[in-house]
Amino acid sequence: MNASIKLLLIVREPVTRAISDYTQLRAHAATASPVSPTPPPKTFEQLSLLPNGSINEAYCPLAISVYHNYVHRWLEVFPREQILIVNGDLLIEDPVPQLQKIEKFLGLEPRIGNHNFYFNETKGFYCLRNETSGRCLRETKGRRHPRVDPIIIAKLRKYYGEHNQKFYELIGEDLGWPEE
Ligand SMILES: Nc1ncnc2c1ncn2[C@@H]1O[C@H](COP(=O)(O)OS(=O)(=O)O)[C@@H](OP(=O)(O)O)[C@H]1O
Repeated sequence: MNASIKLLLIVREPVTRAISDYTQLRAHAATASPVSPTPPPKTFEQLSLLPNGSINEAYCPLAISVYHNYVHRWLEVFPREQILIVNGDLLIEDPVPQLQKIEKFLGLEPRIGNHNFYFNETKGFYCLRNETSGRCLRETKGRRHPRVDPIIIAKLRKYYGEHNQKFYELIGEDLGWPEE
């Protein structure tokens, strides 16, 4: 594969990513539904568990968080050095260091600094700052997540534990995601 190709893989803690995905699908369903009033949406908990209480591995938001399933195939094509793994949770909390890593990986002149961002209290996220104004990402980015039963969160984290280890082995890096 062309050695000049560089890939960025942004990953979040798998359970948070699944809830984010669920929140996005639910928002899309609410606007697309031809039925009015829309029937009450199924909860994340209902969709994540099968009637026998086991994890619904076929539920897309859960399946997509099993990162090693995808990464092992990409690594058959691209050498590890051509892929930068970006910690999406750190990107949200403190974007500048993550963006500086990306600049370096892409071989760009270092230009990004703290002066480019400010924390927007209303949005609850960092937003871009330029000489005259600021610009946040659209309202479809940074939606409020529903409260999820902590028992289900713990169950899912346990489920992802083994998958995360496989992912860490593939990328040669431990992202330290909680396993309970
Ligand atoms: N600065 C800033 N402002 C707003 N949102 C931010 C920011 N940085 C990262 N994020 C996170 O980006 C998440 C949405 O990105 P996605 O890649 O999932 O979007 S998409 O699926 O391609 O539409 C989105 O996920 P949710 O919080 O679940 O909405 C955000 O947490």
